[in-house]
Amino acid sequence: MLMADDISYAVGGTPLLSHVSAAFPASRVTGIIGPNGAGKSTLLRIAAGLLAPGAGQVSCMGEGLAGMTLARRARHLAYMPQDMPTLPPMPVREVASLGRLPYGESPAQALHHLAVTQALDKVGLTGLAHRLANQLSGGERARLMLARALAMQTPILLADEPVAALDPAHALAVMGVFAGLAASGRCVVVVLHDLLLATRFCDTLIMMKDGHILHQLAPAHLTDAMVRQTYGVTSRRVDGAFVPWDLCTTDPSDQTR
Ligand SMILES: Nc1ncnc2c1ncn2[C@@H]1O[C@H](COP(=O)(O)OP(=O)(O)OP(=O)(O)O)[C@@H](O)[C@H]1O
Repeated sequence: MLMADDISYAVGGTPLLSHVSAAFPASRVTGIIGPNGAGKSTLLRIAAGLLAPGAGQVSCMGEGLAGMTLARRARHLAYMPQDMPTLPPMPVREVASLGRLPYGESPAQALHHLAVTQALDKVGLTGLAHRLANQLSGGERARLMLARALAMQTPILLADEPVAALDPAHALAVMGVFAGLAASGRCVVVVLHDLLLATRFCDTLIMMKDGHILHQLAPAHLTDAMVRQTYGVTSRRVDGAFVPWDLCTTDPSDQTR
């Protein structure tokens, strides 16, 4: 669905990504994981067409992303940024309805579109639809940005740390939404720091470090050695999901360390 082919990207002579190739298929949730500064957001922004790679190319459903008009790109691909923009004093529903504008809908049409209702429902914001967006809490704002992206109903959704500000219940719900989108044939790519959610909900993991991809694999094939190599922490598999074990125990004699 979305392919990054031999991407390199540098700023001021400093390479941020070096020869990165990745395939993001339909019907899958692909998780991009790795330590701070690994290049995850840079890769996602290049995959979204927001940054032009220094070398390599991105193709979107068989078409070069660089050659697509902005409007066409916006009908194929939705992007949720890591940094929350300052939201205007506009009702929540109106902000979410901005996701419909790539379809050429007038703001009034967009506001009443079913996709907006469904998107707000998916992120649990139906009850806050008439509140002003600038009054929302951090987690609520993150869910609104996700609702705006969901309202676009694109075949591809790219989300940069969408659950970082969410409480456990909403994080679980949002990961469930991603799984549902993939089950309906969509391509979902999500940057995550939560190893537990990544290994539980993603179909494929891309592990990055220092601007390189170290591993691309199914969570079932992730090993403690890979986690240690990538993050420098000990981990443990619990019911199929990986938990950074150094966060769970202070006992230096713990046999699992
Ligand atoms: N415009 C820029 N100029 C200089 N360095 C940059 C620029 N943008 C990103 N970087 C650096 O590139 C590296 C990768 O950044 P990126 O945001 O892709 O990391 P990340 O893996 O998403 O990290 P995090 O988990 O902290 O969000 C970082 O070391 C960052 O400081």
